[in-house]
Amino acid sequence: MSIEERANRLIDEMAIPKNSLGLLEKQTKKIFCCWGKMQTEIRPLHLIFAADNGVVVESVVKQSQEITYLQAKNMIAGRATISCFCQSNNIPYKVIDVGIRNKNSVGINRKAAYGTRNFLQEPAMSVVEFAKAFAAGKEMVRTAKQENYNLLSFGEMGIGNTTTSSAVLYALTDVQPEFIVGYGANKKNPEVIKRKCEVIAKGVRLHRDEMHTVEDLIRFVGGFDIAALCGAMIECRQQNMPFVLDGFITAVAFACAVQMDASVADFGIASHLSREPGMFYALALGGIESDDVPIRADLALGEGTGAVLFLVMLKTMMDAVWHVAKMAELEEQVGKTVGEAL
Ligand SMILES: O=C(O)c1ccc[n+]([C@@H]2O[C@H](COP(=O)([O-])O)[C@@H](O)[C@H]2O)c1
Ligand SMILES: Cc1cc2nc[nH]c2cc1C
Repeated sequence: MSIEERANRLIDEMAIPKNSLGLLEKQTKKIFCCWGKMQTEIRPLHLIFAADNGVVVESVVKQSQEITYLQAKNMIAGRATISCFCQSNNIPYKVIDVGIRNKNSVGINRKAAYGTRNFLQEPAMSVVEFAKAFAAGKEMVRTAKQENYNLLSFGEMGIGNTTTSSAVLYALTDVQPEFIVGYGANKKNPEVIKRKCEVIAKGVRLHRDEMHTVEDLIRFVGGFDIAALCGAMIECRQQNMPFVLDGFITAVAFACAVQMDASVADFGIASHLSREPGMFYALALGGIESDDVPIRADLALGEGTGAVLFLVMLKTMMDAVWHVAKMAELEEQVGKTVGEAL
């Protein structure tokens, strides 16, 4: 029997009305297929890639760039939302510094540089810097596999990264920035949207003739976090490791990874529909329909918060799949409890 048949049988035999656990059933079957074997438990690890973005000097965000460093430190100290979400649910996590603009590193040091350059002036990163961040993502997944984790979730931290993600998505799809750009970490302010759209349109126009591959798009107008996430997702495919996406930035990285290797699409699981308007397009490019997105909670924090929430649901579901009685047993008992009925 194929793994798909075994997964279908296990879940379809549960003592529940047919398909009443909806998306949880669908995604659990997907996880078994990614593993290529039946396993009885989810052993999750959450990975957060943190980096700074040179384009912040163009007033695309009101928050200070320093928050990337400070918030990454909060994550390590257990005082960021993501650390609380992980700790409440006994989910281990790692912070990987792939380019925070500070002489100190936070968490695992894989700095490709001290932040990217401003893409309105020059390419955001060099070929070598891209390769470093991409390789760091891949390395973290290989290590996770060696450490016996079997489901990953991804998050990021980087002031300015909704601008870089929107720029990559615009360059990838030609969907106009006005349809993609959101407030990011800013308060609702139409001026910010206008400025972000101008910067993205100008940046992509400036580099358009030199951007030929998906790698080029990330290199010219993206960020180290996107490069690392993209590398990590590609490695997940190599390692038979399913992964849970978070918000807009991880969805753009996923869209890039799927363009590089179409089979990566089979390994990504959506968690929530970010408030950023581009989320819908990024997921669509990765082959994910909005009906396959379980959480709609108006989240726009990042860090992997939505991903970890869905991870908890998947872990819970996996326990149920293996422990719930079988429908056949239930049916066999029907009629035998007549004497006990009131
Ligand atoms: O994940 C999302 O969909 C998301 C949406 C809005 C903001 N964020 C987070 O906020 C930061 C980026 O916002 P901004 O305005 O600085 O581009 C970055 O640290 C992200 O983790 C994340
Ligand atoms: C406080 C703060 C926390 C964040 N977490 C992810 N992005 C963030 C942006 C800000 C500004």
